[in-house]
Amino acid sequence: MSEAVTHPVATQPRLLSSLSPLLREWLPRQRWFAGKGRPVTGFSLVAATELLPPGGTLTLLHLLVRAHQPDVPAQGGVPHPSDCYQLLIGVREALPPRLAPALIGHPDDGPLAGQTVYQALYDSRATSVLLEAIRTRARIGRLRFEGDVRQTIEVGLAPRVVTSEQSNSSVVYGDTFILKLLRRLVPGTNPDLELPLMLARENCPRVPAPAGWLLADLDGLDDSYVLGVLQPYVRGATDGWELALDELAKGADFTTEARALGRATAEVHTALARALPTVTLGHARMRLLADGMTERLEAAAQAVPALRPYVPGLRSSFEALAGLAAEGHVWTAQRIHGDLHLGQCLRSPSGSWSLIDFEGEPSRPLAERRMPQPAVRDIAGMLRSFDYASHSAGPPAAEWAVACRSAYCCGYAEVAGRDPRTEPVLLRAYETDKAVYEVVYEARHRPDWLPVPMAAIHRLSTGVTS
Ligand SMILES: Nc1ncnc2c1ncn2[C@@H]1O[C@H](COP(=O)(O)OP(=O)(O)O)[C@@H](O)[C@H]1O
Ligand SMILES: O=P(O)(O)O[C@H]1O[C@H](CO)[C@@H](O[C@H]2O[C@H](CO)[C@@H](O)[C@H](O)[C@H]2O)[C@H](O)[C@H]1O
Repeated sequence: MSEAVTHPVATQPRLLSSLSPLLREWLPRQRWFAGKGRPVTGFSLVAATELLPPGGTLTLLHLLVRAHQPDVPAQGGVPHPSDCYQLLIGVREALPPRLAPALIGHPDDGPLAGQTVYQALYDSRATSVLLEAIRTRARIGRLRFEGDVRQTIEVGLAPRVVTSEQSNSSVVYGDTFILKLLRRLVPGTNPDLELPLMLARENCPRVPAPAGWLLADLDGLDDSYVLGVLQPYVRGATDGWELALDELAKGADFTTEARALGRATAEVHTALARALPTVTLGHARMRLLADGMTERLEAAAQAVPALRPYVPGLRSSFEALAGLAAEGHVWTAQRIHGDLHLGQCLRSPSGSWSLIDFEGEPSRPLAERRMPQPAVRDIAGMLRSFDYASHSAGPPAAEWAVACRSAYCCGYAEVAGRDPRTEPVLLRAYETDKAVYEVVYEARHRPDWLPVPMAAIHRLSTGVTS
């Protein structure tokens, strides 16, 4: 392993005062900013690392910045008095025209006064530094770059930033690797690295095996921050969402793919159940899960008034689950994907499916996301996704969704040996919980989409499961 390198900016005390006015404007506009709708009252610097030696035309700053906001819960969510974000900031005298869209601004004072500050993810010179650091297992200040010795990373792969909407930010290197930089950080083991590493150990071919990762070890914290994960890039892949919409638009059948997706999900679940502990959920634990669902429902109804008339009907799903538990029914819980939907499934040109993005629902606490849960939670996520697709390509194609949902469950049963529909109470509760989450998600991020989960809310509140 290389010696740690620390450049002087790590101790530059006025760096943040130079950047704060720009960040105050720029940060809330980013898709990945979690505290939308509340003003940013200030910033504090958690860590600053200069990734290139001083004196060149490019200053490359890796920053962990805490954004402070009033301590009120976001719609239906938990309070976030401050969140820590990962930023990759470039500083140059002037921006070359190709980098103009990446401009953040020009600081008026402080150590960066008069310079040009921009999003360095758009700058191939800057993003090459990250790949090279992983390739050489570098340590730069508090940043630790690591990798899987069995995967070779070629020198000089050309980077390009992914510009589609994401919860985090990604860079593709030579169509060979993709690096995801996590934006909102919490210290501790991140399932987006943990689970793909475990699945690679189990030789599960459904998930690209991490080739490298980067971590920050900060003073006073027992846990590192996981900052990013490098994976093999699935070349020419189409995600399940795009594929489903294309097929729907053509009036084509999607059940063969849905069945393959069911099989892929079951392969991943089976490997995770082998790799990590499973637990039995008896009365007390299931009661807690059902109570959690009810609490989320109530919080969601506070935040989204359209949900209120449906609360009694929806609550009955969770009560039915707790009722079964009280009668002595038990379930198995295991580590799962946690936010599975069609957009998290990639189909390679040869037709094989991969699952990506094991971060879980980013708004939930890390400890909760890492808890064993009934595998049906992922299944419910996919079932919701077929429903979403059927509403998004024009008039709702109800029969299309019903056929896909059925094919997906059949595919799952072929590999796992159990059909999720044999547990209708559990499935309905998890589908309801997911639809409630989606109502809050859409109200917050894409209000035009609210009718999609609301249609499911209507159906589920009357006890119709398909
Ligand atoms: N291994 C991969 N191969 C090809 N494309 C990928 C791969 N991983 C991610 N992607 C692409 O990058 C996008 C964002 O990845 P994802 O892990 O879902 O990030 P986020 O957490 O930001 O949503 C995906 O929708 C997919 O298009
Ligand atoms: O950003 P992530 O992919 O981690 O997930 C969040 O955003 C998703 C939307 O991009 C959201 O998914 C919902 O919309 C999808 C269609 O765009 C649909 O396929 C999913 O079934 C539906 O839940 C997801 O819930 C959210 O966590």
